[in-house]
Amino acid sequence: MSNWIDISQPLDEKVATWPGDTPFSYKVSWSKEESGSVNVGRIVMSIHTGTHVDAPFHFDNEGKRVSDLDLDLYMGQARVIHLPNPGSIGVQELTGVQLDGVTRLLIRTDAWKDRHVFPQSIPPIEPELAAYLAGYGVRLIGLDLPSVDPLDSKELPAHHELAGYGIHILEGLVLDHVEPGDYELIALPLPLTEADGSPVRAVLRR
Ligand SMILES: Nc1ccccc1C(=O)C[C@H](N)C(=O)O
Ligand SMILES: [Zn+2]
Ligand SMILES: [Zn+2]
Repeated sequence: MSNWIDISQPLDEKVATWPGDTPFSYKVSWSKEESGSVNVGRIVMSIHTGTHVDAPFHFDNEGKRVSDLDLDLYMGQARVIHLPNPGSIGVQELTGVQLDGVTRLLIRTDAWKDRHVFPQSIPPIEPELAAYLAGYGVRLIGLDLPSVDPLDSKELPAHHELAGYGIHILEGLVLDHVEPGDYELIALPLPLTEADGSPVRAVLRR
């Protein structure tokens, strides 16, 4: 039996999409009957649907594209912590949480209750947290939420502050079934040369 825990959102027409963004669609565009040999599918989706990484180009025209991202960030030891339904996620919420030696930090908030409906509001990351996490050597932050900033934010202060401290962002994880602790993470972006982010298949192993 596989001991990998899937922490990715299934991608089908039920997946929640950022309001106004491209709905997810998978279609067989050329059926076995039509082609005489194979079913050939196509997907249409926003890069920010489901479980995905943000490349800095998402919020900074000069920022790195997906193909410039360091793959080491998305594979290796990760710590999962549980902060149930916080108002926001800042230094105060993390006091008492052991972060020594943590490179990849995944935060389970349980705040996105019905993943088939886009949330009305989410607990945002406080921008001040970026410097605090960087002080421990954190290089990747992952959340069970569709953004690290308030959903109506235009300035995206947490995205920018995290990027400024070299901390990369993984969004839309499913962590409801994951106990806090240390795991091996794999959440590789696709080799999308110019993109502002990428869907990932995120998995954990104890
Ligand atoms: N899909 C969108 C459509 C319109 C405006 C923003 C978005 C986002 O996804 C941004 C979000 N701040 C994000 O965390 O990636
Ligand atoms: Zn995103
Ligand atoms: Zn984002």
